[in-house]
Amino acid sequence: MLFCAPWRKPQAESRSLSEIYKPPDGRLTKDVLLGEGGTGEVYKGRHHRRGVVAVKIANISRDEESVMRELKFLQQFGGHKNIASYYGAYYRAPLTECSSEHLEVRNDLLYRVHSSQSPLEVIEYMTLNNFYILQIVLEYCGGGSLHTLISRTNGQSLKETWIGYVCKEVLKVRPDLPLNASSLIA
Ligand SMILES: Nc1ncnc2c1ncn2[C@@H]1O[C@H](COP(=O)(O)OP(=O)(O)OP(=O)(O)O)[C@@H](O)[C@H]1O
Repeated sequence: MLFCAPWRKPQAESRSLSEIYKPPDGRLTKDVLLGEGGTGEVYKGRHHRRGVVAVKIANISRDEESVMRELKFLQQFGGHKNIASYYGAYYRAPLTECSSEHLEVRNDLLYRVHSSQSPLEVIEYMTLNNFYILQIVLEYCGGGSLHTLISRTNGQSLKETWIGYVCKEVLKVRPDLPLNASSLIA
């Protein structure tokens, strides 16, 4: 029997997204967890052409708007020397635990199954277009984050010259901001 999930999105909107992003099909592998941000977990990984990369796992069905905002930013500024390069994105359906349910893909359809029964009983299905994860592939920045740098000061703050350097470099990304940033970085 077919059910409609509460988070099901209109077909037209979702279809256009899955046309843009393709499944990784072995081109991307995930390794150790690097950290977690607002969009999701970030892993060190390997891309078939780029080599070592950072892979951000973003659940579109949880917060599509912020994922799309981040992608738009990366596409626009990923080429800047102070922003991790954006190498692309792949989509995949969650195959394991998700919202305490077991999900499985068969013939491009996503099924919800009773994991306690064998063989697995199919109780619900929906198209992949309505429920997927985006794997955002970025340049791997091995030097660590600003947070790591600050935590190494043992409760002290960064030196003023360092703070000045970081602010100057951040402002270089968007010199068009209404802070008159171009005069600050001169
Ligand atoms: N390109 C990268 N290379 C190496 N590590 C990364 C990379 N991007 C993110 N990380 C690691 O993953 C963590 C989470 O990153 P993410 O960009 O998701 O969130 P954030 O910038 O920390 O916070 P927010 O989501 O609120 O902007 C970072 O703190 C960092 O440790």
